[in-house]
Amino acid sequence: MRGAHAPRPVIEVSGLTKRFGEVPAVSDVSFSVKKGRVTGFLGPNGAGKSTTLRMLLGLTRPDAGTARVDGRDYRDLASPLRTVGAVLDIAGTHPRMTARSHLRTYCALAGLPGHRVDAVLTAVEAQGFTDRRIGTFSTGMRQRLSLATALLGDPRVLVLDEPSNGLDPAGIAWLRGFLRDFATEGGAVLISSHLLNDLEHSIDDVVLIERGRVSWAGALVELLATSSSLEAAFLHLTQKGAHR
Ligand SMILES: Nc1ncnc2c1ncn2[C@@H]1O[C@H](COP(=O)(O)OP(=O)(O)OP(=O)(O)O)[C@@H](O)[C@H]1O
Repeated sequence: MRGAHAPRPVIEVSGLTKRFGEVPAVSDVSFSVKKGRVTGFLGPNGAGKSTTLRMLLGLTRPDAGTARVDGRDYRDLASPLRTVGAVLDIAGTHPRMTARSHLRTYCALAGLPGHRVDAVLTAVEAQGFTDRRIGTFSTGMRQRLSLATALLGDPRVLVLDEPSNGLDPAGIAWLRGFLRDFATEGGAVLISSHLLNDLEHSIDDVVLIERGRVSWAGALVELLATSSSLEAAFLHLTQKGAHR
């Protein structure tokens, strides 16, 4: 829905820019993420996805531009963990802890209610490995634990950096269903990946990023109207050097 009565996007990124020395990692990036939608943030390795997400989450300071959730910088949110759940590559977990003890500790440190631990273990269907040590986990179990941690604050927004990395087809299918349900219940999801076709069946909107710049943003159906697949669309846009 567009126009004067369109609801404000949950995430609004505007003119975001970051250089690391000579490397222009993110250049004037703008896009939005809407409630009830899963938005794929897609581009090849080194395109600037993680840097953008880190700026959105207040972990890296932008040189210019803004990244807002519910109209505020992440650092200015009244209850950031209850607003945004994030799964980044940096999830620090102790290998000797169990999934349950990790979640209990995180809850206590973050001041979140302890009853959320069972709720998130159920939500990510982790009942089978709840009391196993994290050091023995497969990639899929680790990813589910990261997602469970992000859900502890019962947020309405999820930001996931490459969550399908290392997941087998069953794990990817499960994640797809989980994100779909989260969005259907009114949540907003921003999910990054360098594997363009992995997400083709999981997302509603697409933001394509390449060499730090957004090359296309809009509804997936619009993009696929002119291409046979997300990958084909991306290659076509890359060759054309199209911007929108
Ligand atoms: N802390 C840093 N110091 C220097 N350069 C950095 C730093 N972080 C990222 N870069 C560079 O910025 C560019 C964008 O990196 P970024 O990690 O954001 O890309 P990405 O799209 O997330 O890639 P990938 O899919 O491989 O995770 C790359 O050239 C990267 O080498």
